[in-house]
Amino acid sequence: IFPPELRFAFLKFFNRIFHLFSSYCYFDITEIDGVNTNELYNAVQLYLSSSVSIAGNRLSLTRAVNSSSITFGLSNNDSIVDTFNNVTVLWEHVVTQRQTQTFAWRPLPEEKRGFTLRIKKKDKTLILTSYLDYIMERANEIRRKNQDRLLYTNSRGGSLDSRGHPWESVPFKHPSTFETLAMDPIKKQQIMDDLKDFAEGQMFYQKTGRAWKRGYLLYGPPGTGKSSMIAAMANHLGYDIYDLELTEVHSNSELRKLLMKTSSKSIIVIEDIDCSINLTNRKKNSSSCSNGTTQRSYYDMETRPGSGSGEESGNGNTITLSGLLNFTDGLWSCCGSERIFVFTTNHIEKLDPALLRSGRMDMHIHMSYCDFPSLKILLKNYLGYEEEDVDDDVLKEMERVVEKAEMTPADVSEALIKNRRDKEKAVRELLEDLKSRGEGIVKDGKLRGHNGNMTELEIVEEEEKRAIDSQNEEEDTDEEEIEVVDNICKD
Ligand SMILES: Nc1ncnc2c1ncn2[C@@H]1O[C@H](COP(=O)(O)OP(=O)(O)OP(=O)(O)O)[C@@H](O)[C@H]1O
Ligand SMILES: [Mg+2]
Repeated sequence: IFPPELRFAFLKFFNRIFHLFSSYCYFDITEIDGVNTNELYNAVQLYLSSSVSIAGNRLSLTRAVNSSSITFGLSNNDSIVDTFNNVTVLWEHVVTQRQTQTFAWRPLPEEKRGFTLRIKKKDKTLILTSYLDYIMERANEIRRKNQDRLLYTNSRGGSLDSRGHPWESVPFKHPSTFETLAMDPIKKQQIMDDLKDFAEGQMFYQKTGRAWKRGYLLYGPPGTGKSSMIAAMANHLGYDIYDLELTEVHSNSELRKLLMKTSSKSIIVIEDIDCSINLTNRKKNSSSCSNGTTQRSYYDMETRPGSGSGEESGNGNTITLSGLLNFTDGLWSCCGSERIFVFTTNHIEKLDPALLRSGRMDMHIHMSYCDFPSLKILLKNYLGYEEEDVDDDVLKEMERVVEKAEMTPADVSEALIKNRRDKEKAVRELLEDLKSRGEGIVKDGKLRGHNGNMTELEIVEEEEKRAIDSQNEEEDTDEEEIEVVDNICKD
């Protein structure tokens, strides 16, 4: 009977009167704010999902694309009570039909969803901001726990996606964990403790005035588990991985942009650092050491072959060592927090001493050939064998030959996978393999430990020491720190 205008005005007036006398205030959090997705809506949904699962009668269940678990949610137009700092609030999930759109650049969903938060007026100033911050934090935590890690790559070569992001991501499902990683248990525990101290060390880093980040350099021959270690780290901490392909980065400023677009709680990985950035093509200050390796100076910045003068050219289309160093520990590296940098290399002796100096890569981890403790872990992983399941003599024989054989964990895994249906055969063949390789290497004269010369392992250690020594001559480094690095390497 009433014209719509009048009805609308009446409703508005009624609403105002109602709000005037009401002791509550209301906040609407809609799913889509203009054209952008409202992050707060997703956060509230996740946050409520943790408390709703126990409380609600009627729930909606969802499983997101990247997720490995199911989340509960409030059903349409349902509500739930929550308490925060002894203040009670009410959340309502409001779903209404959207009017049909005639034309839109981006079609909106048919339903209009939102949460309404009801707080007593007197409590509003007390909790609103801290409550919303708390929700965001909790939601991130839940997301990390529920969702599989993401693996980001910059393989697009500098181009941005529709949201201006230089990184592409895929769900990261690498099953490697510290448990499955075959390496010396003491060394493994050291690394796990170090990671734990890092992840829980916010106060420490703040107190000491250090940026909350840590660098690891993994070095060793191919197939010794460097990539597996990175995956284990990510799975252990629940961090995402940014796999930085340096060859796709064209300039230092692009590198900086990539860094700025990484999130906190992430591991930034540069694999095979000696291959992706040419650290050998030095012009200035390069001199040959007595052992034939080349000493390089920190100030000698040329990194790409054919980049001309050896300095970053004016248009900035080269990426230099200084750019890379800035990336890891310059001012820009602190534009987020809780970041781990991991570099891997097969040839630590090829790396620039500037990259190796202590404080830059906090921990140098040598991933070496399979030793006896690692072998036992692999037997357990692949055959389900505990120590007592293997014949004592066989075990002793394995212990005797395993280090001489210089088989990588990848080789051993391969040998075990091949015969995993017949476990005894697998062990037998592995032992034979180890023996023949051990003997073969001794015959080739590669392993000369017995006649007083160096073993392969010692050579690598020696090479690293030399690299650090040579850089010591250039920079006055803190000796105490070097010692720590050396101790870790010696393990
Ligand atoms: N320490 C290890 N523990 C368990 N498995 C291992 C280990 N090392 C290697 N492997 C097995 O070998 C395969 C190759 O290992 P991985 O890719 O981690 O080696 P890598 O050191 O990164 O080699 P590259 O230097 O060639 O990149 C893995 O899929 C894993 O199954
Ligand atoms: Mg690898």
